[in-house]
Amino acid sequence: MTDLFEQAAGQASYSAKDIEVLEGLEPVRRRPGMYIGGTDDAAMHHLAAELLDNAMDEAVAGHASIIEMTLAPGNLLTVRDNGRGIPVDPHPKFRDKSALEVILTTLHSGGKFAGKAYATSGGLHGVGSSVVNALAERLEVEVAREKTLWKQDYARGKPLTKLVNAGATPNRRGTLIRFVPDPEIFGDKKFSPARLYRMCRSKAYLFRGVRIRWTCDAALIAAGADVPAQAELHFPGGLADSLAEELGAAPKLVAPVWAGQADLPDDAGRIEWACAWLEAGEATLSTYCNTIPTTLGGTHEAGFRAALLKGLRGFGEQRSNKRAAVITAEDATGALAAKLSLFIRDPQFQGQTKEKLTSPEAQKLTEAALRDRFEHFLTGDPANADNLLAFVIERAEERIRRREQKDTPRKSATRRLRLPGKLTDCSRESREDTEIFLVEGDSAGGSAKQARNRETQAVLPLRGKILNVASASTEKLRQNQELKDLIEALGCGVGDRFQIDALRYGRIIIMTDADVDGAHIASLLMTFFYRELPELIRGGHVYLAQPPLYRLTQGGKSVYAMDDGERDRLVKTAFKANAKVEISRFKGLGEMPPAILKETTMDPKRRVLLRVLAPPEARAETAEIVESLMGRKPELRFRFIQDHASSVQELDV
Ligand SMILES: Nc1ncnc2c1ncn2[C@@H]1O[C@H](COP(=O)(O)OP(=O)(O)OP(=O)(O)O)[C@@H](O)[C@H]1O
Repeated sequence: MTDLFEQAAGQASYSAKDIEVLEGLEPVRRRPGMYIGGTDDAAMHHLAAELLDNAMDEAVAGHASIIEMTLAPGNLLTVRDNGRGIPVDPHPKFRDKSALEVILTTLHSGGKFAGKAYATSGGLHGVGSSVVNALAERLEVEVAREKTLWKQDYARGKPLTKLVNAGATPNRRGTLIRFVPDPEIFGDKKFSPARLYRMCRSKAYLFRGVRIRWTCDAALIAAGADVPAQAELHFPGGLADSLAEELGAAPKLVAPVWAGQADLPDDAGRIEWACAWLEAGEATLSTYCNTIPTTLGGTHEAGFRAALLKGLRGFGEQRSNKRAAVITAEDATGALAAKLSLFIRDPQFQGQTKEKLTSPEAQKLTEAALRDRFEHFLTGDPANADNLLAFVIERAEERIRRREQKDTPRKSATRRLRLPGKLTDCSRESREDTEIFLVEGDSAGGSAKQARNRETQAVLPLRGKILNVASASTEKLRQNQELKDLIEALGCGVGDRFQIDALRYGRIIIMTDADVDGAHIASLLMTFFYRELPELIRGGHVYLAQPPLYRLTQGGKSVYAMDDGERDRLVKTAFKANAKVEISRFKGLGEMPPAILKETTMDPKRRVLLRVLAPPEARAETAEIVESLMGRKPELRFRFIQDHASSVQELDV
């Protein structure tokens, strides 16, 4: 046996010369993912967020009151504030460079480490501006300080000019940065006006002392951008206003909104919150620290949940309601729409994208600040608080009941229901381990029926293209026979009558042909679930089957390929090199022999399914994509196609 520690051939060439030390901004361009989380759309928008965060820090520190964001054609974005202006004097350590140039060209340079120039800032790593600069094809900076205007231009992180004194500017102050993200890094992705506008709005809600002026060039509006050309965003009502906007007119609430703000003890910072318990609808919790959206939550969120839980339990004790002891944090916050914004000194986040707050003290600070206030809110309005407590206890008891009945048969539900005639149901009664295949048309339905496991797999054939729910009225939707059948077969109802416990199958599997029409039908169905039954997606019940498009055979051996790429790869790798490989293309599931459909697509032991997810942290992006692809505005679709056409590799026409 060979010794694993024996020197392998070629290993000797691995030496000091292989170890690189990247200089200046080179690491950012080589590994953008580490700084902005990737090179996708979200990452490119992160560049805008970095600049907006810096301007917000200047505002929260009390030095700026106005921020402007301007989007122009050519993916040119400008962020400007009327703060102190980035310092331009020579830096004491790098005498030949201004502080401005050091900030824009050196990682980990900044004024937010010591907490002298800023108290509770979102910036802390000293990398944001230099990362934007490194990943910008070009960047211009203008700083107005002490009535003088300074300018400097950069390309891909390197200065093109010296910092120049551009003359007197008696009435101007602050920083302006204008840049174009580098196509070498981001391809031809373009800033989404809607996304930037949303970013500005949510920032303005987080700090009452700022006015954010938004401008979107007329050409972008004409091309379908769904934002105002100009807006001044200023929300004196803070998070309470933001929550009210999110809830819309006349929301059905269990108790009045609980909102407020408070300074933390010992000058530790500030906290603001707004909470509404919904009778029905989607629970949402958005948290922020120093105006940074912490989409993955973190310690402040944990403190918030603990405060609500303990507050409710405490109130239960006061009311001698023993049932309150079973409440968990999940019960207390599961039907909650809430916003929480914390400002603290020296926060710690996970990574530069700052999606999660990790400062340990934030948990205690939040819990301590909110718990008593919450109990106070409850005891101050006992009638509504009793309602809320009863509502949460009911959720808790239902959770316990569900757990106890986890595997109860669904027979009773079936009896009550009128099942659609074309459903071929499975014989097992429990929801666990059963699944329903939604297939395209009767002939595919026929194959699927023969290929299925009768005990656990049900089949519902749908006729042709279902209604596009993203552009249909609710009335039309209610009347649509295919959708009615689908909802009846699922058993869980929809809208106000939705009841997850009545869902008749554990898995809902969309099984359409592996071609353009099939993809369209699958998109329509996913849109339907996303819009009308989002709980099923959230609960991980919705899947896409992955039927093959090709069968490749040589001698007695067959393999299957999902697309042209896989076909070409398998032809080269799966067979003997010299003999001919037979390739057949399945016209559709209906033409596929049942045995093959079973083997490749339906048999739980051998198939591959894709689970359909809509992660809460990407809620806005998912909504935007669904709206642009499936919504009522063809111009958004046109724009999406223009934006993404270059990433399409094979167009099936
Ligand atoms: N708009 C601005 N006004 C005034 N000073 C600014 C502005 N933008 C940046 N600065 C200064 O430049 C420094 C570096 O900014 P940079 O964005 O690189 O990092 P940061 O904000 O300190 O931290 P992070 O990397 O976490 O964002 C800041 O700390 C601040 O001193």
